[in-house]
Amino acid sequence: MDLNISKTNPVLTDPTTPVNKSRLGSSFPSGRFMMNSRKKIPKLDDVRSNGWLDAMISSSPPRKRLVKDFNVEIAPEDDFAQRAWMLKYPSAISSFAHIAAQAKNKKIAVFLDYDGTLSPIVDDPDRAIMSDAMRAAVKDVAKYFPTAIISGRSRDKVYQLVGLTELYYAGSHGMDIMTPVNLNGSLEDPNCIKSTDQQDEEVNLFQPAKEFIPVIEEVYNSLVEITKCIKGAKVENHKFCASVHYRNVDEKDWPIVAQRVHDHLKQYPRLRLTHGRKVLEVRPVIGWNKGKAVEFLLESLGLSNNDEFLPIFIGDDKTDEDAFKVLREGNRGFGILVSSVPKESNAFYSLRDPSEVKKFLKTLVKWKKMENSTSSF
Ligand SMILES: O=P(O)(O)OC[C@H]1O[C@H](O[C@H]2O[C@H](CO)[C@@H](O)[C@H](O)[C@H]2O)[C@H](O)[C@@H](O)[C@@H]1O
Repeated sequence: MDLNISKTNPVLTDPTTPVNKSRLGSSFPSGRFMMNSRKKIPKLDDVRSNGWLDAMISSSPPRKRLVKDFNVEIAPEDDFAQRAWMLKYPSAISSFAHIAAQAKNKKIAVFLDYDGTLSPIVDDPDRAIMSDAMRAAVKDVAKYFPTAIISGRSRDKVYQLVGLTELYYAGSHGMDIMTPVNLNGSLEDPNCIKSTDQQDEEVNLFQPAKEFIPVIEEVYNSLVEITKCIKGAKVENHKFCASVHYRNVDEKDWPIVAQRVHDHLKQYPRLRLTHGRKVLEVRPVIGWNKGKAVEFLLESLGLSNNDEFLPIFIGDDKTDEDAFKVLREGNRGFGILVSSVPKESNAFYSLRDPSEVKKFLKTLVKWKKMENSTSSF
């Protein structure tokens, strides 16, 4: 079966991706994502010289000092930089009055990342458990605002971790979005299929990278193979993308992880690599990301009118920047970056960690309840 890459299909091009750009716009048979012709494989380069290792190192925030009494972490070398950063990205909790003013006469829609936002970052990705208190806070938010989780994990996995039926879920960095069937015309899109959810209800699935499922499976298996002798390395299959974790790999072996993954991926010109928090993410080269997923959800949930709705996206990672950017550039809402150390971002506000995310979500609900009670007089 040919995978036709047409100019009219917005998801089959990715102008932001420098890798293999020359091959975009061509058709290729599915199952032949691997390039065999040697002359087409780009010249091998070394991860040390192309900035890869720098990116891996910078994905680990600098060592932090724990201010015990307050249970907060401060980068020791740069408290001044921290304060300057907080002026640029003020706390969403301290700035709540400003946020409430922006939301006046509008309906807020809440978009949440999972790892590092709803659950703290831990060494073992299988143990990134959300607390019951956080679950209760998210459940409450969903009572008052349309709420969606957009995660890098597979949709099934993130649903299993969150376990709330009242939310919308998007997995694989937004490449797998589940919405109710009764929403405006999304089935007209060739990437949409009908399915059923965990409660056996009919749903729509929007899967713009579905042709990549076999190649992701293949790459996942080979990545497991080529990293199995590197102590601490872990590979996850998210169906439309895959992750190679190096959090538990000795730092001296990071170049080995980077070089092996990098070299292996050269055989797959339709796949690209991005960096997350001590993780390399293998993703299809398509013009789709968490920002596009936010736009898709706003459109399909009927929330796209800027005068009526104010979307808020809370996330901690580089992939969340795509969503922050869409909101900032569209002047339609804002991002909140979860970080305890200074980072440049397209978000407008910041929260230090998941416990502050929980506090912010509770504040949002409290404010909404107050608003409802005053407007009923
Ligand atoms: O978009 P997200 O929901 O934030 O998912 C991004 C990645 O999150 C997970 O990895 C990160 O969290 C792990 C658990 O705390 C941590 O061990 C790892 O170092 C982090 O990178 C998840 O395992 C990845 O597959 C996601 O892509």
